[in-house]
Amino acid sequence: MTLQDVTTRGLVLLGCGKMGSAMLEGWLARGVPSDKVWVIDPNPSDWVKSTGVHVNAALPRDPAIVLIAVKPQMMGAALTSLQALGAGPLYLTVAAGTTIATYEAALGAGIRLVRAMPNTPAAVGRGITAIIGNAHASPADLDLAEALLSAVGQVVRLDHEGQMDAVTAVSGSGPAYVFHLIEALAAAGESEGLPADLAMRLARATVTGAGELARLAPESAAQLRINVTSPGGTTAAALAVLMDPDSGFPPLLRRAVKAAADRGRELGK
Ligand SMILES: NC(=O)C1=CN([C@@H]2O[C@H](COP(=O)(O)OP(=O)(O)OC[C@H]3O[C@@H](n4cnc5c(N)ncnc54)[C@H](OP(=O)(O)O)[C@@H]3O)[C@@H](O)[C@H]2O)C=CC1
Ligand SMILES: O=C(O)[C@@H]1CCC=N1
Repeated sequence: MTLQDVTTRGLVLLGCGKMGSAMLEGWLARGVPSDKVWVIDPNPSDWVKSTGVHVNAALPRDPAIVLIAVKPQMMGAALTSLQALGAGPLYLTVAAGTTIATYEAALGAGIRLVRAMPNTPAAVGRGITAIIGNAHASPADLDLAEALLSAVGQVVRLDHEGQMDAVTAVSGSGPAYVFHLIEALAAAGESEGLPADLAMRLARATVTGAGELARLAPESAAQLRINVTSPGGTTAAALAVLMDPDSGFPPLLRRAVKAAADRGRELGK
């Protein structure tokens, strides 16, 4: 199966909330025809309804791909609505926690399934998605999933499903940590006397500018940090706080990432 099959036979998107919409936005922007996409969602947004995709319409008989993007807590009911499709399509799921075994139990042990963990920068073509197939997913199925997901960013393949909760905690949830960094940096600027709108503008441009530099520059992140840090200067004073081994970023992020990974494992039970 190829990307051409997707645009001929169609793509079903089950659940079109924040993540489903981010991916759909990316695909439509990159030329996937809207009349080849079928969205099922109890409360489709005005944006989804405006895109020209089929919304809560009868499904195609033989879709190439079914993308599952509902919350893990809703998965039981959602999978029931897919049982009629049987082992025909390639299933691609982005749900956190939910294991391959759960889908096989609900949809049939013989299904072809790719479990993926994307992130919301997919909406602007800057996502990163990790994928792992089940035993029945062929190399061509993985290639197809990768081709589809590459339309909205980078794709990495995992060695085993056990890595997925850590991936979820780093890159799936990670954008939220960065957005919170923007919020916290702006709030700190306000505490130092800046007006709120100026502080937010500085924080947002700094994080996005640093992100773009990290993407384009050949240097490591550590070297880019050193480049900002004049000896005895202001950055060194701040980094003494942020790099404190007991109270700085490293132990804080370790705790945060562990909490996310633990929650993924809990959702998978
Ligand atoms: N948001 C993110 O950054 C990421 C999310 N994910 C995964 O993506 C999935 C969706 O997350 P997210 O988009 O944030 O959540 P949302 O709640 O925004 O989206 C889920 C959508 O599914 C709908 N829905 C609920 N039940 C059904 C059903 N039975 N059939 C079809 N649609 C249904 C919901 O409708 P209603 O709101 O009315 O219940 C909602 O619109 C989750 O499994 C999450 O783990 C993965 C990576 C990143
Ligand atoms: O918060 C969540 O559970 C989902 C998974 C990764 C990002 N959002």
